Amino acid sequence: MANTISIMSNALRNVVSKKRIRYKEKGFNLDLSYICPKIIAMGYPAPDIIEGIYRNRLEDVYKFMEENHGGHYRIYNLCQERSYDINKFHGNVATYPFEDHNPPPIVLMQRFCQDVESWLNRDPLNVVAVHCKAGKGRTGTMICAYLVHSKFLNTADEALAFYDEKRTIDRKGVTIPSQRRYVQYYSNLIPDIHYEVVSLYISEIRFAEANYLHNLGTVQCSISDRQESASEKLKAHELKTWPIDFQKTSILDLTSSPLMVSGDIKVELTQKSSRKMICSFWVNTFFMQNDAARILDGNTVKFMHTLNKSEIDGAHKDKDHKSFSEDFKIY
Ligand SMILES: O=P(O)(O)O[C@@H]1[C@@H](OP(=O)(O)O)[C@H](OP(=O)(O)O)[C@H](O)[C@H](OP(=O)(O)O)[C@H]1OP(=O)(O)O
Repeated sequence: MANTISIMSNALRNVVSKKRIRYKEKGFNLDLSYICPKIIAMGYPAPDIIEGIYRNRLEDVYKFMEENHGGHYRIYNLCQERSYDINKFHGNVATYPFEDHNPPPIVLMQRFCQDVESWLNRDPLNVVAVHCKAGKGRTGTMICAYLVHSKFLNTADEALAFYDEKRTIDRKGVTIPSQRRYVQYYSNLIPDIHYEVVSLYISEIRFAEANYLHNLGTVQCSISDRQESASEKLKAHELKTWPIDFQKTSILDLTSSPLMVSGDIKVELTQKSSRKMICSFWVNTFFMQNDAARILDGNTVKFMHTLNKSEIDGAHKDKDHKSFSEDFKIY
């Protein structure tokens, strides 16, 4: 009977872990992959009995870590939405929480990379095991940042491709465009560039080739930055929302009252009636300055930042062009 339950549970775990590469050696069957000998990516070590039926059971992860890296491992929990008793891993658990399906703040990436570096430099036997919920998107974003931070790989593209291959059988590791963009951002800091919070004014957002949006009629466009709440949770903090009637215009014109933004910025389109998310993207003002085309307008320098459909969260999934035309762009 116990054997049957265990077989069923493993079957369920295989389904839930989708295309993620599982560790199936030495009697283990875990949603866990070695990205390189010192860096492990894994699914959430669930302390809860029910969740443990379809994800990694915390006690199995503990057994794996003790048997293979006893006294030499440090766990990194990136989940904002859940946690467990860190004493289950002798207290050697660091938390760098951020929201599911979103990129981390740049400063969190820096702190994470410095922490991993310091732990790995302490002893040649030391390893790190990084997880979020599925141990794919957020975990990959942070691991890729470390791969370029440590100069294990030279570029963000190399790191992302390397992670895709080591963590998944379909090479779809970090898929969310904003998460990939933030790995790129982080790699731009590697030649010892000092990151600082830069303030810019948004004076206009243009939505190009917006046939799909045109059919939706009035859509809400919001711009948010990031704030830590009292509970220390990171939250996209809405600065302002405007209705845009795409049957009349595809331009959000703020020239008469530009919006000042700083640091990590999220732009999101939602359907007015259902509040359903249409698409969104995160950018960081420090890097926008470098990526944007510069236009001199009198004595003011204006930046024009363009994003293609493949660089916009949500729109990137629409590969068969059902919703967004190929040229969907946000300027
Ligand atoms: O890409 P998918 O469809 O596997 O999405 C993953 C989610 O699967 P779901 O869509 O709920 O079936 C997955 O959710 P579940 O584990 O299936 O509950 C996570 O949200 C995962 O993000 P992360 O690795 O925890 O940062 C999600 O990964 P990212 O899309 O954030 O890379």
